[in-house]
Amino acid sequence: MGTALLYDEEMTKYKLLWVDPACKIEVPERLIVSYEALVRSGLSDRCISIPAREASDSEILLVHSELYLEAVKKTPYMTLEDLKEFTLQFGDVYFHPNIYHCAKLASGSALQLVDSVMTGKVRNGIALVRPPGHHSMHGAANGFCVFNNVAIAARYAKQKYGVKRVLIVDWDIHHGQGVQYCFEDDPSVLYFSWHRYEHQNFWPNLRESDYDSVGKESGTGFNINVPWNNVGMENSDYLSVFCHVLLPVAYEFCPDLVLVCAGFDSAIGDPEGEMCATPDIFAHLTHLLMNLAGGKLCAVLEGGYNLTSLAQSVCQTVQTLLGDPVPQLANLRGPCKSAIESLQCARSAHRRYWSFLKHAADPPMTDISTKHIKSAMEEEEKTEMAEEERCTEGKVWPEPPERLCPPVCSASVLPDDVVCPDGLKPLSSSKDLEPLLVSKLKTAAVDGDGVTTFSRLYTLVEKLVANEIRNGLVLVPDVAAAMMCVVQDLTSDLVKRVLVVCVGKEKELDYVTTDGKVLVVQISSEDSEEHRSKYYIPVCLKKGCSDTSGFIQAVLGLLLPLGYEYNPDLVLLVRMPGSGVVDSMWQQLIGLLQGFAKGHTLVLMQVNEKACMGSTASALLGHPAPPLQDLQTPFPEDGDALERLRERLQADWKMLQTTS
Ligand SMILES: CC(O)(O)NCCCCN
Ligand SMILES: [Zn+2]
Repeated sequence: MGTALLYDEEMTKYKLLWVDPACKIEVPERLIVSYEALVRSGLSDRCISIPAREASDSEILLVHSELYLEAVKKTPYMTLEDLKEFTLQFGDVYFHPNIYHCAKLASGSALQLVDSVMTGKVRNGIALVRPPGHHSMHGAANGFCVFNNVAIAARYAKQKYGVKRVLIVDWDIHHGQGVQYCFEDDPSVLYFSWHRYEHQNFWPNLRESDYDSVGKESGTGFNINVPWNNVGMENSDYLSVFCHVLLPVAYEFCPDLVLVCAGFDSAIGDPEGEMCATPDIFAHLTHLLMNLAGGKLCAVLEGGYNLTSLAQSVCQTVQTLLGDPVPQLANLRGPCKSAIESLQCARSAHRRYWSFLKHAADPPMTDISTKHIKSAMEEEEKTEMAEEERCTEGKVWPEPPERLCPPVCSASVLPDDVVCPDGLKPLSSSKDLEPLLVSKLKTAAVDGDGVTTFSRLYTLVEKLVANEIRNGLVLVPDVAAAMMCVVQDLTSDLVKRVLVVCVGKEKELDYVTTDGKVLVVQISSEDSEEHRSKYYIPVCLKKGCSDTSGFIQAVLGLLLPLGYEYNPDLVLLVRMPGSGVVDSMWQQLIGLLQGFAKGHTLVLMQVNEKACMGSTASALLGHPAPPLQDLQTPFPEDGDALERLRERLQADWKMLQTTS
């Protein structure tokens, strides 16, 4: 299934008609440069174009009051003076004779997107709209927003399609207070937002934007705020919050639909955000959400005011929605101190509501939520941090790397008598191995056809590294031997870093590097004290890999942060026989691991597990993994052990930090 793209140039036909410094950045060119970048890059042609439409009164009234709607209805007939007058009652927003029409198109576009996804016409999609929506409230326009496009879409999805749980992820750099107010008492809509806050000193300066606003009444726990109290946040900070706050809760919530308030003012160069995350971060943020809700994801444009980073960020998002490989993120140095404090506060505020956060640490000693700190700190900071260090609009950043789709998506190396699953391309050629290696294999008691398998395995690794193939599946007689072979011999000169993810344990891995060429993360039911080195990380699950709750927690809170920091060139996913891993979990794991090494994942399985080849192939081909149904509360021992493991390893692996 494809990716929907909604865009209508009519939404460029309104602008600020008077002087207002707060609003001058919200210009029609925002939409034009975004759409033109998609056209120029060829991405728009690969999308399914869906027409915009006007939202009806009843749809707008799902969120807004009749009084407000009736008032806005009058604006097309107002004089310039009336428009100015009308605007004065709201904050940081402007009206225009055509903005009511555009606001209906913006909301209607979001609804068209929901229809396309919910009816299965497309898998996911994006609506490029203005005016944005997430600040507008029941009876008021605010922050360039007139109707709350995403809030209306959430209510609409529930009403029309009986959607039970909607996850709204707001990665715009401003707090979407309009969305928060709409759903704070509603347990069927989980709202997550990060936003520039600076201890309530940044617009909209609301006390309720802080991390301790967790929702109310039956919606308690279903509102998650992560305040950024400093500018200059980087890719590490964003990924840490996804891995340690949003994703654990999102997987436990198990949404039927994901809506994204896709604001790109959180990207580097934006005058509002003053952050330093690069546009390719949105490739990863999108990717990390794409295995939720069976891939049903609707992104709706909110903010984004640096026309260069906006256009690049939109392209990165769309390219991931289309299923292209995600770019490698280099030198992630782990979250900064301020981000860790915010992360820790959000986790501790929610640990009583989400079993996946149950073992989160107490909040940091310094209560970071009060204003007075800011003024004191600001004085000291102003002196310390020289002007040019701050991420100002003058900041420059490299163009995002090209994300080339290999000619072959998924290749397979199977014994001759095994039927190749649909979609996989059997690897034909196999180059002869060096005689030295053949003799080595022979000594390893690998029989004749084993050598053939290994030579084809070698060819497969070569093609992965050459980006001729995206990923591959190999069935071998002895998966442990094959793993050793790949790790020791096949990759020595082909790749710099190999991430080995070992699911289940048949025996001790007797091969661990200390030079960092290989990072092994083994998830199994047994603990192993020895080998405790930076590059061999055994994760012990009390009930083993069949415990999906423990497994997904280890993946999100440990494997993902480690993988991002390690930044491998190849991922080797080894399924030990008898691991007991559940199929949906196995597919989720393959899906998530595609975020590393440009998607170069090599799956090694034993021939006697060929029954799971179908689901493995499906995940390798990029089909969304099935949701992890009714996750149990993870075993306390496992949650505890994971926290302890993180604490022990965070000295070596900064991305594991969750406490200051
Ligand atoms: C959509 C949005 O979140 O980017 N609007 C920002 C309004 C800022 C007003 N000072
Ligand atoms: Zn914004």
